[in-house]
Order: sequence, then C-alpha cells, then structure tokens
Amino acid sequence: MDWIRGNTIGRGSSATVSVATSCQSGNIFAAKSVEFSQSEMLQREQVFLCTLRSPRIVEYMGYDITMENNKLMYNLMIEYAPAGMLNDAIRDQRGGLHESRIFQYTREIVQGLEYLHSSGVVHCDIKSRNILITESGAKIADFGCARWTNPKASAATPIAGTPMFMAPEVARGEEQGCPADIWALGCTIIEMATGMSPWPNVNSDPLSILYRIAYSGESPNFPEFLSTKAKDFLSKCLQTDPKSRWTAKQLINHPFIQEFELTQKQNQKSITNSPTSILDHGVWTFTEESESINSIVETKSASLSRRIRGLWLNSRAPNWEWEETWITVRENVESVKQDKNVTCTRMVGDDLELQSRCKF
Ligand SMILES: Nc1ncnc2c1ncn2[C@@H]1O[C@H](COP(=O)(O)OP(=O)(O)OP(=O)(O)O)[C@@H](O)[C@H]1O
Repeated sequence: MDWIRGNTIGRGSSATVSVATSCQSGNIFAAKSVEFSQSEMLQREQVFLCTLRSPRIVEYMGYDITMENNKLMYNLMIEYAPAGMLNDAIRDQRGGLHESRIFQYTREIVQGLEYLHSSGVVHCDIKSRNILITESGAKIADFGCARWTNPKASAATPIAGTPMFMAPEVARGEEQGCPADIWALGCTIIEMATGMSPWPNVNSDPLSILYRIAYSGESPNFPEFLSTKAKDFLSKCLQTDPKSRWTAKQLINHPFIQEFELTQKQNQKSITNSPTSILDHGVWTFTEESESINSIVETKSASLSRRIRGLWLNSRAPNWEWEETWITVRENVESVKQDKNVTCTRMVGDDLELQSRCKF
C-alpha cells in the first residue's frame, strides 16, 4: 500500500507515531515507525496484533518497511484515533473522569481483556496510556510487552511493563500471567477515578513503591467516593494473591458492570420514549470510608531486592504531572480527510517524558 506520512502525533519509548494517508483509498491511519535496526519491539507488537481481531482491540492494518532520509524504517499501521489515549481524556478532565465514563471504559477494557486472555495473550502493560479512545469506545493498544499464556511460547520472554501498574507477583519477578492484567486494570480504574497514580507520592521515592508492591501485601488505596459496588469490583482486581483475583470473564458478570449495562438499556429506552430524557444517571453512591496505607514492610530477600532495584533502574517513572507542553489542536476525522496538510492532533514538546518500560 502506498501512503503518505503526515504530522507526528506522539512519541513512545519504542516508536514515533504519525498520522498517515493511504494514496489509494484516502483513508487515514496511524503509522508507528522506528528505524529498522531498533524495531524489535514494534515487530513483536505486529506478531500479536496480526492475530487479534476484536472491537475492543486497536485495529491492525498492516506493516511495511520504507527508506526515508537514507534510513530504513519499520512501520506498523493501525487505526487512527483522533481523541488519542485514555490518559488524554483523564488529563483533560483533571481530577478524574465522570462516573458514567469510568463505567463505560472499565466495561470495554474488561471485554478486551476477556478476548485477549481467551486468545492466549497477556497484554502486560495495561494502563490509561495504552488505551485508545475511538468513536466506538475504548480499545486496548500497544502490544510491545505482550506475551503468550502458553509457557512454552513465552519461555524466553522477559517480564515487562510499567512498575506502578505491576502486580506483586510481577514486581517480585515470579510470573506474569492473565491475573497481572487484572491487577493493572484495577490500577487503571484508580487512575480514571482520581486522575492520579495508583500509588500516589511515587515521585518522592519510586523505588520504595516497587518494594511496597512486591512485599507489603498492600493494594493501592481505593478512592473514597466510589460506590460499594465499584469498590467491590476493585477488590476483586486488586487481590495480592493472583489466584484470588477474578478473571476477566468473572468481572464481566460483576454487579458493577451489570448495573452499567442495565443503566445503558434504561437510558436507551428512555431516549426512545422521551427525547428530552437526561442521559447521565447518578449510578455511584458516595461513602465516607477511608483506607490508610500501612508502612512499607521490610524486604525479605536480598537477591529479590536487588532484582527489584534493577527493575527500577532499567525503567523510567511515568510523569503524573500531565504534560503541560502538549498543545491540543485536534481535528475531527472529516476535517483531516479534507485537508491532508492539517493532520496533527497534538504537538509534543521535546521534553515529553516517555512512559516507563522495564525488563528483569
Ligand atoms: N492509533 C493512534 N491514534 C492516535 N494517537 C496515537 C495512536 N497510537 C499512538 N498514539 C499516540 O502516540 C503516543 C505514543 O504511542 P505508543 O504509546 O503506542 O508508542 P510506543 O512507542 O509503543 O509507546 P511506549 O512503548 O512508550 O508505550 C501515544 O501516547 C498517543 O498519544
């Protein structure tokens, strides 16, 4: 497929993402590109994406290799989402998303995880920064850390991901299976609700967070204002023992999700009956409960401690101060189609902090 590269819309640790246009169809898509010599992670992502097809997973459109400015480039083509990632939506709201949107995105991410896990894939890096917001809802993206659930297929695959979203068993370097994605989902819900890290104050002493996740037996604090059902949902995701964590299949049937489905149906019904009905029903209740974080439990093993330290040193902390250097100049898809010279959704400052990635 012949295509034209448009403006850069984002930069990650493994690639630069641009808007692109197909010469044949005029269709817009996103091209994730990196020099071929450094494309191992992107090629890895392609291997997973080309096997997956679901309304809750970013759509894969192909890959190719191009010569640009005397550089051999590897390009992964995926659907373009003008609204960007879930972290953009959280940043725009400052202080957390509206309850109805948290419901919606949680349900869609769980559906995506259910599809992935039943397809034998663990994502390994679920967080708002890797959830694409499209016209048809949230979709799981960025498969650079993914692994197969089959131990034989992923024997040589190192543990990977973002420290703040790592489950205790992952932080200890023991295993990274489907339950680790469920823990990360719980952390992502906290991100959506609070607009903050699941482990606040991380910037002051990030290494202690890894020790804390690995050995303290603690889960992140649940936002106080969540309803009992929402907190119960979180408690199923954030069990420190991976065997006690609910599966994506179980979570789809949790009252938190089911209540949302019911509300959606009621809303649709009331739209049909009355065009003036209010769409947003207050589904969450507010409680006064609060939880406190216990002090960090001392590490038990020096060798495991070293491993965690290595994990942290090989990674970078996410920037929870939302990037103020980003200028939002969003265009809708239609206007982008009309004018190929105005294709950028965000201009990113040189000091954009990349998300953290790490390997044992
Ligand atoms: N399909 C898309 N549509 C619109 N914007 C996108 C799309 N894919 C990525 N972006 C933008 O580009 C940024 C970087 O993309 P992405 O995170 O996938 O790259 P990456 O190199 O895999 O990142 P990392 O490895 O650091 O997670 C995103 O934060 C987002 O702003």
